[in-house]
Amino acid sequence: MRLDPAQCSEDDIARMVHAFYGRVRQDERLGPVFDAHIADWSAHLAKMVDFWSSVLLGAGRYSGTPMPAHQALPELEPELFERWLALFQATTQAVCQPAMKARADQLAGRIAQSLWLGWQMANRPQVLAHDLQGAQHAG
Ligand code: HEM
Repeated sequence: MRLDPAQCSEDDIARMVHAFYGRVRQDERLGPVFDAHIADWSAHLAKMVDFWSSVLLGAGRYSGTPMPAHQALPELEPELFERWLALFQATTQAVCQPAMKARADQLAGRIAQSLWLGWQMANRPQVLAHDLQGAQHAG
């Protein structure tokens, strides 16, 4: 489902992205992770506006590859994703209309799950293999 511009404009997306990364940078756990990997914040923010415009409005300006970018971050762990999502949801609550908030939160949750699974496949394949065996034994 794509939002229409009355529910979510390019300006709304820019406001959401800038507000979110403002919070991220001040967070004691997430801030240092981003600062260790991002040299040019204005380029990162422009890329993230393009990303969210593509997924919320179908704007099609983003052509990056989030999975390898996150698989290469050694620090990732479930608590960081939970913190990321909590900050994201607090941001959308503060700055987005309800339809935009609902869709953005849903997409963020799905993408976070997929990035975490992909991270484990790249960095902890033995743990995943163990989980699968357990699932088989459990029928
Ligand atoms: C623990 C949670 C997360 C952390 C610590 C994190 C951190 C980062 C960092 C450091 C980068 C820059 C990588 C680089 O340029 O080398 C990045 C890029 C990016 N992140 Fe995340 N991220 C998280 C979750 C998410 C989620 C849930 C989404 C989507 C909803 C997302 C979307 C993106 C996108 C689209 C890029 C740009 C990738 C590219 O095309 O270069 N991230 N992230």
